[in-house]
Amino acid sequence: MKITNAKVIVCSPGRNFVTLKIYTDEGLTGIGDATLNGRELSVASYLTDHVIPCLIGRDAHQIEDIWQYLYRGAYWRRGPVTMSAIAAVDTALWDIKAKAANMPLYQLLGGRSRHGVMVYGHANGSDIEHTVDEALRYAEMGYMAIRAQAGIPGLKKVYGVSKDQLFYEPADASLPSEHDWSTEKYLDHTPKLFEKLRDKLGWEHHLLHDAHHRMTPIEAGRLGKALEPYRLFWLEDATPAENQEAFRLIRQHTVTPLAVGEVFNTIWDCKDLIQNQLIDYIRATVVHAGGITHLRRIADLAAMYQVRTGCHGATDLSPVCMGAALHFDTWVPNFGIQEYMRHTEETDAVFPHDYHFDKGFLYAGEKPGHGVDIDEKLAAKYPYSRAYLPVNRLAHDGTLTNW
Ligand SMILES: O=C(O)C(=O)C[C@H](O)[C@H](O)CO
Ligand SMILES: [Mg+2]
Repeated sequence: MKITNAKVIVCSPGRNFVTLKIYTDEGLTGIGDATLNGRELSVASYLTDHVIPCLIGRDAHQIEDIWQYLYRGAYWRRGPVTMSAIAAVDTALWDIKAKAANMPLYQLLGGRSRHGVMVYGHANGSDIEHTVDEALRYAEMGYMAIRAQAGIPGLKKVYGVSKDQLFYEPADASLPSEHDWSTEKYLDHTPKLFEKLRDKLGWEHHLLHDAHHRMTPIEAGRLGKALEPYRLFWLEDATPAENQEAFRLIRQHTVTPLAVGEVFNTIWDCKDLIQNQLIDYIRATVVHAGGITHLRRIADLAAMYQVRTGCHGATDLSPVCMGAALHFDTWVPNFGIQEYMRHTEETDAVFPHDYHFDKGFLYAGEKPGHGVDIDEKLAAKYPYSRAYLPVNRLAHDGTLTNW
């Protein structure tokens, strides 16, 4: 089956998405997500200008060979732009292969390992009370696992605190908006949030928290220790992971489980973390980590060290990525949890899909392929609109810090 054409579709139904569509001489098509939040057009160009010309005429079934061709062939390996572009090709080709086999994608990966995919939702509040109310609402909706983030007194804008009820959209302006930050205030406030959550919610639900790369390792150790009484499912992105060794220090101080990896692109970003058992959950996902083909390698390495998966699933990962991730999650033996930040109705209409939510689980559909399509006519009504992620400055002196 030959690849005859491929094109990139950039649209903005509420937020920007980049989608690759591949055509074959047998009439089958497949799509892959290539969205890189705040840097969308770089991946669109990488695909259009540098990848698509190399795809035409290749055998669509040779997914592994095409992956290696694009990874090794570029010479310039890794990085979010390259790996998101490769991921889009890989996802579209798995979609085509599964359609050709007339099977849902999870069947091709090795079949079903569980009845559904446990997901966590996002309870975001301007203060502790508001977050607790939101968490109770998520419990009411049937979620078994809830991520909790709260505004911090004295700080104007904090990661994870949203104006919307079900959506959180950090890419909020045509130039980066500025947030302020104080680790001292955060470290004082966060344990109080989880104390209140356990008090009001009880102990049946999993609780998660995202520190969004803001602490030093020793500060993260202190927070992990302070949160131990509230039995978190995980503390995410406690410290930046460019230096993978940094996690050793956190581990020496706390038994709160650690998750990291939404910004990882390859197995090399998490190799030391996994092999030294410095983390408990790996958060890499389809679109930013080289597609199903590469994510599977990461998961297999992780399985050897009892590290489980917890794929990133924020709104900037399109329903195409979510669909593919759910097939992956349905199969992967060392599954942990899947993030589920709901998309807006506009987004869902542009990307018709057959996955659905029921009582705390998402279920991949049974349609051949990954089960997600793009309505191109509707997509054309939402042109690209430049949007950046925020930057973050220390509240006391304005130093640029991690967002
Ligand atoms: O979903 C999460 O855990 C995030 O941290 C969301 C990220 O900030 C978002 O995907 C950045 O584009
Ligand atoms: Mg995160």
